[in-house]
Amino acid sequence: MATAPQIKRQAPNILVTGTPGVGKSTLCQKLSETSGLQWLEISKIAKDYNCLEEYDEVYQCPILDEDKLLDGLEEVMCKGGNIVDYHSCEFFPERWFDVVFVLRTDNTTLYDRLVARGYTGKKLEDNIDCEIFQTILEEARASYNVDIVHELSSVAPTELEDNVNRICLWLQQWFQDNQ
Ligand SMILES: Nc1ncnc2c1ncn2[C@@H]1O[C@H](COP(=O)(O)OP(=O)(O)O)[C@@H](O)[C@H]1O
Repeated sequence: MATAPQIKRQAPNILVTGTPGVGKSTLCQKLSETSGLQWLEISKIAKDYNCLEEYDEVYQCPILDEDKLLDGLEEVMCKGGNIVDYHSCEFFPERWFDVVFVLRTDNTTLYDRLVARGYTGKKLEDNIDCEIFQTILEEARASYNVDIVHELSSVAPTELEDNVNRICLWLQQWFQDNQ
């Protein structure tokens, strides 16, 4: 039986994920400025689209209405040219992404960044555990073709530039391959 033809994207969609505090927003902002791709900060968009439900007292954050968010993003994701920034990745459709970058830090660095952000108690401990057990990396590997999932160290300021350059090289290659 014939399958519906896939509509080709004009530009790729990139997913940047990792534990809160690993440096996703910092990287995505710089990458967006350098590449011209649109930065979609999911936590902010969820607020703007009214996709936040009741408050989770234990984790001190609102619960995301995933279906509503995905419906709202479908059109823009089908067009392509987006950098999606979120601390989880399993609920996005696999077909949305051409490549997935998982940012990583060491635990001391992450601890200091999260304390500076005001995280304490269970929220702080759970996020440190999340990085120790490489939960988001495993989630990405389980949700996407492992060949498109890349781990990037995000500890030192010089790594920020290295990571932007590396992703820009990947982008160049994508445009060459998809002309
Ligand atoms: N490569 C890096 N080197 C040093 N500090 C960084 C780096 N990337 C991010 N940071 C710092 O870490 C903190 C958390 O970064 P942020 O981008 O907000 O993380 P996330 O979006 O993953 O929660 C910020 O203070 C930021 O300046």
